[in-house]
Amino acid sequence: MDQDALRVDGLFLSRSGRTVLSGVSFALAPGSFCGLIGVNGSGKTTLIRALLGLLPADAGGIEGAARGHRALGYVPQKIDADPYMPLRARDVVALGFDGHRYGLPLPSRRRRDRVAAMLAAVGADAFADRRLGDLSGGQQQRIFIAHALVREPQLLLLDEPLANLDMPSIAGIVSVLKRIARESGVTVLISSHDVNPLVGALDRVIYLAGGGAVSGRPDEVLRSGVLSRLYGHHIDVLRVHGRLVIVPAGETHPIAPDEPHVERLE
Ligand SMILES: Nc1ncnc2c1ncn2[C@@H]1O[C@H](COP(=O)(O)OP(=O)(O)OP(=O)(O)O)[C@@H](O)[C@H]1O
Repeated sequence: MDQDALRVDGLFLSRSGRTVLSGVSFALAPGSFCGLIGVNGSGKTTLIRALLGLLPADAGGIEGAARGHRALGYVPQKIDADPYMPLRARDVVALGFDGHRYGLPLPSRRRRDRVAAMLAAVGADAFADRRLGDLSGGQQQRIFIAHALVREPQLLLLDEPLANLDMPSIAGIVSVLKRIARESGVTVLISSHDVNPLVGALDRVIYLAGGGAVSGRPDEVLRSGVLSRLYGHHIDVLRVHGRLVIVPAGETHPIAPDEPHVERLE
């Protein structure tokens, strides 16, 4: 059995004296495509920042690829690209090698080839020579993913990369990430408040709520019983016309669980 790409054991973390994560544990297999799912404020960004080593844990451990800085690729939640920045998309990817240094790096042949391979991997060949600021949100997101991958990380962390994208762009990004995980063996951890765009593609779900987490295959985790235990009160997981809806029972909601087109996932 392969070693885990990432293992988090009993992680506790507080911000400004308030506990955000309390006893979060999960493990990710190499080359798996994993979703970190939770509502706004459930602690997804906090957990990702802890994995990056940017926030110290109060207790618990993080082991695996996350230990080595170069082994991690990261796409932050919000990148405001200056529309007038005179950089081509291709240059932004090349900055992934050593963007922390001043001035543009001189690309060696090997680096140029690697940048070209990453642009192809994210499906960005057609717009690689356009200015970053002229690209759509979905095209920019592909460039930021290529940027994060260029140094060949073992673990790629993406914080809500699907927010503000339209449905075709979301589907495109999800299939790019799934392929990168499968073909390059990179473990991909993507956070999202909505499981629906991801659920069919994910190998694993880590669901955050109330400071805790459950993890497993999507069909194991996204169930009324499992999420009710995590939240500490009754939760309905409903499938409505193919979409999952996660709703606390008794909450005013337009979906009646006993309608014929509604399936409750026990
Ligand atoms: N610097 C901070 N100081 C105090 N509390 C914070 C700080 N950063 C985050 N928090 C709190 O920690 C909790 C988790 O926030 P976090 O940003 O990790 O959630 P999230 O799941 O990523 O949410 P979103 O989807 O809205 O980004 C929230 O209650 C938030 O208010």
